[in-house]
Amino acid sequence: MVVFPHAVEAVPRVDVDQPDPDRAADAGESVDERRPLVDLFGDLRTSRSGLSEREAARRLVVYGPNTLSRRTGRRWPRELLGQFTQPLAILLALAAVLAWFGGSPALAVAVVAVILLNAGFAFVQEMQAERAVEALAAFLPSTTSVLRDGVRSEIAARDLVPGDILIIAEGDRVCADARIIDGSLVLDLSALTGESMPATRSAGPADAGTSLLEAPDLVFCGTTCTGGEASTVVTRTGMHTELGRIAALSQRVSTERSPLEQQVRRATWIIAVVAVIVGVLFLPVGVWAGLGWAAAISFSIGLIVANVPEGLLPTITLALAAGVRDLARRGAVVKRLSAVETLGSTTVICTDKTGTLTENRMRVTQLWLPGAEYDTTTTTTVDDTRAKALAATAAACTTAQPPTEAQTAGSGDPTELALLRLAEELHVAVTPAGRDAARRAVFHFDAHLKRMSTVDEDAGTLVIRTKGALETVLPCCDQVLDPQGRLQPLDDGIRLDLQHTLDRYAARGLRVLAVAARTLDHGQHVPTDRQQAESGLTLLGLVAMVDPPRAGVAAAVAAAHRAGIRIHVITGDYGPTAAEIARQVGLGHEGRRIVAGDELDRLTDSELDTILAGGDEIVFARVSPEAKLRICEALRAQGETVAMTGDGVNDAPALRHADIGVAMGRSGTDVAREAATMVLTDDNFATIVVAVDAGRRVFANVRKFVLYIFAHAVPEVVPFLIFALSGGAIPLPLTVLQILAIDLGTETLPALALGREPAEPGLMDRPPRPRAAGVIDRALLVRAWLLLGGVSAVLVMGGYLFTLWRAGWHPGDPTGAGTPLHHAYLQATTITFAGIVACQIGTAFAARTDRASLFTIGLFTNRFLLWGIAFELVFTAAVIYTPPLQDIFGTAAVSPAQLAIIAPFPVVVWGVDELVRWARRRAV
Ligand SMILES: Nc1ncnc2c1ncn2[C@@H]1O[C@H](COP(=O)(O)OP(=O)(O)OP(=O)(O)O)[C@@H](O)[C@H]1O
Repeated sequence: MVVFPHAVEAVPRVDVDQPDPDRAADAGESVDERRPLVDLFGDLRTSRSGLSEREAARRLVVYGPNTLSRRTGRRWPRELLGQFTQPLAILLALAAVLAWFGGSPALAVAVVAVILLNAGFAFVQEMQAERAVEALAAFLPSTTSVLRDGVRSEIAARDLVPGDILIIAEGDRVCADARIIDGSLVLDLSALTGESMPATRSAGPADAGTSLLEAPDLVFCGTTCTGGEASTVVTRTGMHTELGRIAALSQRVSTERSPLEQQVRRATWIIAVVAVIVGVLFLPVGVWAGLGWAAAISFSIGLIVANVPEGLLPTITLALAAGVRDLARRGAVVKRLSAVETLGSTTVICTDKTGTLTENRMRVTQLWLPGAEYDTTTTTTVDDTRAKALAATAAACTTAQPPTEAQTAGSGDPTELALLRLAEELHVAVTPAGRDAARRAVFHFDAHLKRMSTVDEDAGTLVIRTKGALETVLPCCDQVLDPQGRLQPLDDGIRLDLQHTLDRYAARGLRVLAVAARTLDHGQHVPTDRQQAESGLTLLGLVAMVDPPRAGVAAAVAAAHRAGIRIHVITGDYGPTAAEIARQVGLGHEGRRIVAGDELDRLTDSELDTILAGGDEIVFARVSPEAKLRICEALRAQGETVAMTGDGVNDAPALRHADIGVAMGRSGTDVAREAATMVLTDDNFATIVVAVDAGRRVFANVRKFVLYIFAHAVPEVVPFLIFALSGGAIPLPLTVLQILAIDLGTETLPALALGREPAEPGLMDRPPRPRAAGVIDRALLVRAWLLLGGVSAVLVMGGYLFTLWRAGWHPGDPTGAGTPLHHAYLQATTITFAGIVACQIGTAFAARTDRASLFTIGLFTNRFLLWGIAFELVFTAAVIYTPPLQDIFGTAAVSPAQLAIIAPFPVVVWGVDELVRWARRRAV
C-alpha cells in the first residue's frame, strides 16, 4: 500500500468502510483549485491552521486513503497465457503434436502435462516474486508533515485528506495535489511532465490563463521538492490527483531482467538447442539400432523434453524473490530483484558517517569560549553568562522540534536537537513557539556552505545568528567576546587557539560547531542577501558533541573486510573527526587516509584513480554531495561494484549511478529514497553487510540448483547413447515416460529446496565474485556433467546391466514383450529409473555446499530438502509398486535384494564429490 508512485498498491481494496467511490469522486472533482484562496478555503471547509483530527478522520472515510490503487484482477489471464507462448513451451507443444501423430498418444499427453505443469509453476512463481517486491512498500511507510488542530505533526501520507495544510520542504516527495499558501518551492516535475528542468512554484494570485500543470502556485502528487519550504492546502488526494488521473498507475517496481536471469536464459537456450540436436540425431541412430520409426520418434521427443531445462528460469526468479523478502525482514528493502545478485558482488562500500556509522544521537559535551572551557558531562552547573549566551544563540538558530509528549524523540536535525537540549541544561531553554514567532528569515543549512543563519527579532532589535563548521563561520566573523564580555578583534593568537581546540576535539571524534551572532542597528531591514547577512559577526565560541558509533558497526566492518570489501567514508564532517570515528569502528586497518574536499577538488582524475587504486580505505571529509558522484564514477571505471549511501537531495545522482544506491529509511529524504536501489529501514551500516551476505547466498544457491538440475541430464542421456552405440544389442535402459517422471515428479522439489539453503560457512570469507563471472561457469559444468553426472551414469548403467546379467541375459538377447527375459528387462529399467532417483539424492546433498564439507553444515539443516527427498521417495515407490502406474511407466516391482544394489548410490555420488571438495580445500 503506497502513497507515492514508486510502488503501487497491488491488492484490490476490500475494506468494509471503503468509501463510496462515486461520492468520493464527486467530492474530489468539485474543488476548483484556482479560485481565490479565501474561496478555496471555504470550498474545502478548512483554514490556515488546518483541519481538526476528527474532521480529518471523517474525511478519510469519505475520500478514501491517499493511495493509488491498481487493478490487478484482470492482469493475470494475460500473464498466464504468456507462459504458454514462451518459445520453450511452443517447442514442447510441437513435440506433443509430433508424438500424437507419430503414434504415441500417451507421450503426447505426458508432454502436454509437462507444458501445463510448467506454465502453472512458472506463473505462480512469477506472481509470487512480483508480489514480494510490491509488498515491500509496506516496509517503507511514508510520512508527511501537516497542521492538524493548529499543531504541526507527522502523519502517514496515506491519511492525508483534502483540506489538510501540508508542509513541503526540501527532499520531500509531494504526495497530493495542493495549492501553495505560503513560501516557495523548487520542484522536479519530471515524473509528471517529463520536463527535467526544475520549476519554481510559490504563493501568489491565482492565474487562470495557464494550464493546470504550469500554474505558478499549484503542486502535484508525484513531483519532488528540491529546494525551499512552503505551506500548502491539499486539494486532491489518491486517485483524484493529476497523477491518479493521468493513470501513471501502471508504474510498477522495475522488473527488468537481472544479469543472472539473462545468463540463465542464454544457457537455457543453448541447452535447449543441444537437446533438440541430440534428439533429432537420435532419430536415424535409433532406427538403425532396431527401433521402429514410431518408437524412435517418441524417444527423440523424450530426450528433448527431458533435457530442455524449462523450470530453471522461474526457479531463479523465485530464489531472487525469496532473497528480496528475506532482506526486507532484515531491514533492507530492495526495489529490483536484480539488486540481490548485484549486492553479492559488491567490492566497495562508500558510506557516510553521521547516522550510518554513528547513532545520530548527538549530545553536547564540550563548550569552548575565549579563555574558558567547560565539560558539560562533568560540570553540574555552568555559571557563565557567555556560555549561556553561546547555548541560547545556538539553540535559537535552529528549526528542529524538541521532544514533546506526543513525539518523544523530537523531530529535525539531531545536531540541532542536541543544541536545544544544551540550552535546556544551561537553563536558557528556547521554546519552539517563541523561537518561530521571533523568526524573520532563515538562511537554511547548506551542504556546501556548511552553515546556517537565522534573523530573529529580540526585544525590538534584529539579531543574526549563525552556526556551522568552524572554517566556514570564521571567515564571517571579525571579533570575539573576551572573558570580560568585551569585543576583541580576531587575532592570530585566537585563531591558533581555535584551531588547536578544534583538532583536540576532533581527535576524540567530536563534531564541532562554531556559533556567532550580530545585532543589527535600529531601523535596519531584515537582510535578504545571505553573504551580507553572514558578515561582520562576533564569534561566541565552539560547541562539541559526541555521536557514538552504532553498536554492531565494528563487527560489520570486520565482516566486510573478511569478505574482501573495502569501505570508504564520504562525509560532510571535519576530516579528523570522521577519521577518529572510522578508527573506532575498525576502518582503515591496513591503511587509512584523509582526503579533504578542497584537496579532492584539486585532484586530477588520474590522481584520484591512483589514490582509489591503492589499498587504503579513505575518509573523504568536508566533501560536497556532488563529489560523491565523481568518486563513484572513478571507482566504477576501475571495475569495482559500488554500494553508495546517501540521504540528501543532492545525493540522488550518486545513488542512481552507483551499482547499489543505498538510502536511509528513517532519516533520508524522499528524493534519496526514490533514487536508491535499496533503502535501509534501520539506517544502519551493518544492514548493508547483511544485504551483501544475503546477495552472496542467493547467488550461491542459484548455482546449487543449476548444478543439481544439470547433473541429472547425464544419467538420462547415457542410457540412450549406450543403446544406440551398441546397435540395439543392449536394450533401452529407460523408457521415455520414466524420464518424464524424473523430470516432473522427482526433480522439482529438491531443486526448489536447494534455493532455500542457508549460507555456506566461509561464504563471507571469500573475495567478492568478479562482476563478469557467470553463474554457469566451466567449473560448474565439469562438476555437474563429469563428476556428479558421470559417476551417476556409471552407477546407473552398472545397476541396469547387473540386473539383466543376473537374470541370465547376454548382449543381443531379445527382451521384448512375450520373451522369457521380458520381466527381468522391466525390472532392469526400473533399477535404472530408481538408480537415477538414488543418484539425484546424492547429488542434492553434494550440491548443498560449494567448497565446505557437508558435515560442517550438518546433514539435516535444510528441512525443505528432507521433505523434498521424502516426496521423491514416495513418488518413486508409487511408480514402481502400484499396478496402474506400472502399466503407464513400464516399471515392475523389484525385490529388496535388487533394491540393495542401488541403496548405496546416494552415498557414493555424494562421497566422490565430498572427496573432490576435500582435495580442493587442501590444494588451496
Ligand atoms: N544543522 C546544522 N547547522 C549548522 N551547521 C551544521 C548543521 N549540521 C551540520 N553542520 C555543519 O556542517 C558540517 C557537515 O554536516 P553534514 O550534515 O553535511 O555532514 P554529516 O552529516 O556529518 O555527514 P554525513 O552524514 O555525510 O556523514 C558539520 O560538520 C557541521 O559542522
